[in-house]
Amino acid sequence: MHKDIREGIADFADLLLDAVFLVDANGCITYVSAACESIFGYTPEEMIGKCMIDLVAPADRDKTLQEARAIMAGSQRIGFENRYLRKDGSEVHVMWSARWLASQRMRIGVARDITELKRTQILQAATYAVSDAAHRASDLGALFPEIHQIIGKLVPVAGVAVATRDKHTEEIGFPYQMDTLGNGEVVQETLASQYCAKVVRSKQHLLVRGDFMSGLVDDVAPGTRGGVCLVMPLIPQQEAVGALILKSHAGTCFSDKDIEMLYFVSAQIAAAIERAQLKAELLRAALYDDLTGLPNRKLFRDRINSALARCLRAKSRMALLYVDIDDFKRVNDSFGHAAGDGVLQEFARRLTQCVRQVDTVARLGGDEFAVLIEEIHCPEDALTVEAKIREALVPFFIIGEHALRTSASIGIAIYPDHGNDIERLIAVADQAMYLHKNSEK
Ligand SMILES: Nc1nc2c(ncn2[C@@H]2O[C@H](COP(=O)(O)OP(=O)(O)OP(=O)(O)O)[C@@H](O)[C@H]2O)c(=O)[nH]1
Repeated sequence: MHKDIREGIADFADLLLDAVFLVDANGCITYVSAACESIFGYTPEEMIGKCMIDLVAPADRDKTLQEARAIMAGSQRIGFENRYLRKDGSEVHVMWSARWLASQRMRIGVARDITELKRTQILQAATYAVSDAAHRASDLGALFPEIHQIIGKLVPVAGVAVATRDKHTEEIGFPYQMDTLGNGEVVQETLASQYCAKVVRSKQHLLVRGDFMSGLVDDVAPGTRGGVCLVMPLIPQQEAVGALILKSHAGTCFSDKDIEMLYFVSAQIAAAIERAQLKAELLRAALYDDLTGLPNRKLFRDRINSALARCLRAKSRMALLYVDIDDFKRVNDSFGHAAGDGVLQEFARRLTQCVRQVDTVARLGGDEFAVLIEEIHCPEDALTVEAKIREALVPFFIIGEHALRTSASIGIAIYPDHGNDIERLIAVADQAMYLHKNSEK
């Protein structure tokens, strides 16, 4: 009986581009048409007698068995999708239409290779996901984990590292590294940066045997038990902004198709990174002083407001110090603007060293600086900081070949002793600073 049906369909089934299968009640393949070779990589002779489920990708086995049971219970199914492992180990996505032939006690199924279609769908989804992540992520730090997730849906990866190139210094940095176990170290940075620099220059990917952690790397084609590292260039338009390092699982490698797909997605990722970098730069320019790197007046006011809210809640004290360099104009006039810039930078550095990391030092403009000290116990604590600042200014400022002396006028306002709101506190600190300056003149 079985033989009859096989003979009946063989005449035309071998002409079909889809593969026709007959599978018995035990799940064994009893017949398959010629197209199986192009879809699964096995000849019909190699497939017949095999258990169908053994060829299914492990992750899809449960749902496939469930589907087979439904068919054998009499339902006719069209459009079931699962993945198989081809003879060469690669994955093939298959769409099925199948029914149970009760009289023959066999399933008849028609398998269509939808790998390319799936790839297009996956690429489309990844492209959308990257652009969505780029819009949602508040900064680069939030963008990188999302990129990791998106890549993980495209290709199996054991770890991801993002390398970015500094436009000015050409240095390679690693703002993101994460493996599947949650370890934040995927590559040894010194070693990996050499490969990334190569990829940034050539704009071509590199497939490296071994991993960047152990240092055992080899620029040879893959195929080792230890897995490989794929270094992809991140090119938004012309210049590479960095590189993406993808670590494969042990014993696996990335296929040419994977790499082709990753080139496409990497370009989208690169554009998202470039956009986030630009956003960060704009934000930085809006909130920080270019010369000293300190928060500017706008950010300082914001910090005061946040600190006031905290003080109100905790019923604590804080101090505002206005600090203005004395006779700064003379530095510019006598030694030039560049020397003046040098003094401002050194002044900022010394001020910053006088306070804790949680405190804020800002440049309000010109030679005017300000310090915000939170959680002081008594007004005298602010005087201690003032004394510290004066002491820090005692050593000569060595600017180029010049050794300069610098002093400053400092005004203090304490919350809540001198006022409850930002305007009042600023006014008190400013007036106190000018009082001090005038008394020195
Ligand atoms: N080099 C340099 N100079 C600056 C910068 N911003 C402002 N200045 C100069 O800083 C000087 C500030 O002068 P003044 O406000 O008179 O202050 P001063 O000379 O310290 O006088 P007093 O405050 O009364 O002690 C001006 O000469 C500005 O041109 C800057 O970014 N770099």
